[in-house]
Amino acid sequence: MERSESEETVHIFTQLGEYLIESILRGESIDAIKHIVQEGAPLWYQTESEGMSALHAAAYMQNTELVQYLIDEGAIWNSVDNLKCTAADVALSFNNETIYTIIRNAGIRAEMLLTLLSSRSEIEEPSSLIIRSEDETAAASTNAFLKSRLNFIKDKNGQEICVVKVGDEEIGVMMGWEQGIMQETVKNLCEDHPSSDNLKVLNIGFGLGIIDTLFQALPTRPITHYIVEPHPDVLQYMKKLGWYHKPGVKILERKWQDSIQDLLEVGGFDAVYTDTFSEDYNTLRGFFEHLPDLLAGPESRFSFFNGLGATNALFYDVYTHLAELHLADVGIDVCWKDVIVVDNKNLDRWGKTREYFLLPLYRLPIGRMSNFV
Ligand SMILES: C[S@@+](CC[C@H](N)C(=O)[O-])C[C@H]1O[C@@H](n2cnc3c(N)ncnc32)[C@H](O)[C@@H]1O
Repeated sequence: MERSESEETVHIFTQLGEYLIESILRGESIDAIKHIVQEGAPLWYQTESEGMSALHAAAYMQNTELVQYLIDEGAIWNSVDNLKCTAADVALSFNNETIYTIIRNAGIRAEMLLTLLSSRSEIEEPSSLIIRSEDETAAASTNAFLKSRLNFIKDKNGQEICVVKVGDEEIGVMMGWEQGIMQETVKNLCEDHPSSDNLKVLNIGFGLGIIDTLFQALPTRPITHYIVEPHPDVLQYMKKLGWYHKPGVKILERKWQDSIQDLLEVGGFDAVYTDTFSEDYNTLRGFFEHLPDLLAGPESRFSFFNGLGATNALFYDVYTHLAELHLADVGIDVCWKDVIVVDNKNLDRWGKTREYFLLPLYRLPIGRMSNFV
């Protein structure tokens, strides 16, 4: 049977793509590979059986020069094979830091460029890391999330969780296993703070109230403690727990985007933390821009829940670097502390909920205004 024109094009690309990958795996010379690419072999092509791209193959062969060449020619840094591994994961499996770093840096450059383009145009969802523009569920749309019912329950291990149902799946909005991360965050935000007897604290997103409870449990409780929380079920939960009557606590019952003018008027915060839900990196970056006007001065500290991309080591690394670069843009220097996430107590922390943090280490950011601002 004759092929249509488009079928013929697909056939040619498939053959060229397969030929390129086979040649890389056979260890052909870099000149031979360059020739195949110049003949039009598609770098985006992935084999049907394994989902392997030319970049995966080059990483597998640990050919640094070839990896660099393919990246320079526009190979897709974040394509995943059928086992959900990127070419950088392949490099990591060989402990090949050089190749891992080439691919990671390509990711950072691509994301920086997309963010820059989006700030100059109407593109709203620039990140290529997580495709969110098509996800209108409570997992990725604030509007849908704020209309969804939340459940505050204890799971079978006695872990407190706040969950939202998305289709047939349950997703943890906040889960008790994050207690250790929140503890380290409060310690690094508040311990040794020159104003520790007189702290003015801002927290965005109440969730289970873990971090707010820790702020309140400081040796001297904050003199002023703002909490921004828009979800009606969370606000109900806060009322039940008596948060509306705690001395110094002020609750803004709306999204941070709708509270920011009020918060900027208050200003002068010693510690600022943000941990929302269903918001993407670009939104977090939007919050970064307000920090110089929210923080009291060089001694003030900022942190955020660094959980984006945390199902894959490469994506997490790219987001972490991206955040550091964007915070530097607004005059905040970040230092990172590693917090061990998985210990014997929380090995079975997901139950039937979606697994959103799969890495053994949490990279805790602590930002301060650089002296030059
Ligand atoms: C992950 S939880 C916060 C957990 C909290 N750090 C703790 O220690 O329990 C996220 C919270 O952010 C709230 N939230 C979502 N979008 C928000 C927004 N745009 N502004 C403020 N809060 C938001 C959610 O309703 C939810 O209560």
